[in-house]
Amino acid sequence: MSSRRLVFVTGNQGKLNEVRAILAAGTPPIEIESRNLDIPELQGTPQEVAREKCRRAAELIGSPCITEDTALCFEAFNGLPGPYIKHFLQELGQEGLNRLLVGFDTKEAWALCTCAYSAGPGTEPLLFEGRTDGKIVPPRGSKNFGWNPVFEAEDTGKTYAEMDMEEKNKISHRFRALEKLKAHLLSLTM
Ligand SMILES: O=c1[nH]c(=O)c2ncn([C@@H]3O[C@H](COP(=O)(O)OP(=O)(O)OP(=O)(O)O)[C@@H](O)[C@H]3O)c2[nH]1
Ligand SMILES: [Mg+2]
Repeated sequence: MSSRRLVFVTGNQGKLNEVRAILAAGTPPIEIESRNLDIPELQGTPQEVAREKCRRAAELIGSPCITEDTALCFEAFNGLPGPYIKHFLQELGQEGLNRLLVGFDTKEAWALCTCAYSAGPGTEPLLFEGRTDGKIVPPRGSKNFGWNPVFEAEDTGKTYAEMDMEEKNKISHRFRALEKLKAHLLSLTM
């Protein structure tokens, strides 16, 4: 890693706040410079969506960058809505996500962060995945970020929205993906 700075291309302030906090808290700290671009997203698996988003982002800004794609996957739906959760949430809301699962025995779900790193335009992005298991519940906690209030993380008894950012950042899908990214970046400097 040539410097301890990374460009994160995202249109999502909630993600930016968390990625910044997680990478600033690590050793060595990594500083995030953000580019607010909403990259059009291809359809496909979480990996395909993430890889293509990062490829396009690097081409648009003309330099190395990271992007991340977040999927919320329902066990009852074999992993869907997955990378399409943004549209499901926009159209149905948090209560609607609960209603989708009425009639299904399992409310189990997992949050999946696929962080992608591009070394620059024309290079193949590398993917780093982090997963946190849990279940979909009626909304609890503060309503300031996405589907946080309806995702109860396994073994915590709390929704993401009932945790402060520090607590969430210790167990979140995003933290787990960024740990792998960090290990990769550090290995490049050795
Ligand atoms: O409660 C939440 N806790 C999280 O930890 C979290 N991370 C993402 N999201 C939401 O899930 C969808 C992902 O879509 P997404 O990955 O395409 O993001 P995006 O389009 O908003 O930004 P980006 O693609 O420009 O980076 C969007 O609705 C995000 O708001 C979260 N909600
Ligand atoms: Mg997006």
